[in-house]
Amino acid sequence: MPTRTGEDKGTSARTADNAGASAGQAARASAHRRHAHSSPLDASPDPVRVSRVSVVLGSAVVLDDVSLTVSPGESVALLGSNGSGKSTLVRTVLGLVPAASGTVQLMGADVSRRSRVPWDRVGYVPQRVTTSAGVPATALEVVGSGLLGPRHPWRDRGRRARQRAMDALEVVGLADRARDPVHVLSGGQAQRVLIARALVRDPDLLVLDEPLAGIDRASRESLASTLAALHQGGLTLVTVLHETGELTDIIGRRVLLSDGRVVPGSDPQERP
Ligand SMILES: Nc1ncnc2c1ncn2[C@@H]1O[C@H](COP(=O)(O)OP(=O)(O)OP(=O)(O)O)[C@@H](O)[C@H]1O
Repeated sequence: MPTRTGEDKGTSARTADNAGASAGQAARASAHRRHAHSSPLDASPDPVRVSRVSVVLGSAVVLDDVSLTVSPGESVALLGSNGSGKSTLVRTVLGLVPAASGTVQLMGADVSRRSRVPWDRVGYVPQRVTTSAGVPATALEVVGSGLLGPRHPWRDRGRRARQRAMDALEVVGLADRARDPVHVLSGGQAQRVLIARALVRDPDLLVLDEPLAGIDRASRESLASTLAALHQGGLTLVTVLHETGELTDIIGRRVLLSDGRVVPGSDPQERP
């Protein structure tokens, strides 16, 4: 992680303010989101429905008969020790890892039928990857890359795409760093850029894999306020964590995994 400079720390303090100030913006974004995505046929399906899923990787059973339902507007933490299967579970939810048995529905669609899933309603912040020094992409470009995709490739080019990327950077308090290359940002700032990238399509569900890992306390607190504002605005959250830490106040439900299974009794809403 890059050494934090005095300037970084100043930015972080401003960012914390920005994150607090973004609550109204997040609420407005959410109202827009609900309006944009609702239709008479939209029965608000559960964002996540995992039913009796097992996953085998190599010769190992990594998930064993796991069920998990996340309702609209919930904030669920997936907890458990190293290797318990948390990342595999979210990757399975997102269709990145195939289930050997059981079913996975994302926003009401069978995730194994990828073209049916409304991907623009789902944001994903993977476990942190370090960008190698010298990557020339700016924060704005990284966030804007969240708009690329096979669907409607013509729709969000040019000025409108830039504006959407800027709006997402503003939500995470980094509009003033938009033109900085990502490799000069601190670890916490880089993490916020990845969150902005996941938010740029204005999703209903945000899946985060250890968003607080490896970043300092000020950045963790700032990230927590950003996520709290978004959650208050109606965003459903599924967050992989080792400890709830700064996110404790926005976690509505904890699900504990151990050896690829949900620990019996750990999830009050467990159902097959
Ligand atoms: N591609 C793979 N092939 C074989 N085994 C794998 C593969 N990916 C993950 N595993 C194994 O699956 C188990 C669960 O891994 P996973 O990354 O889901 O755990 P985790 O709970 O997210 O761990 P951590 O807290 O360390 O990130 C581990 O034992 C891991 O070694």
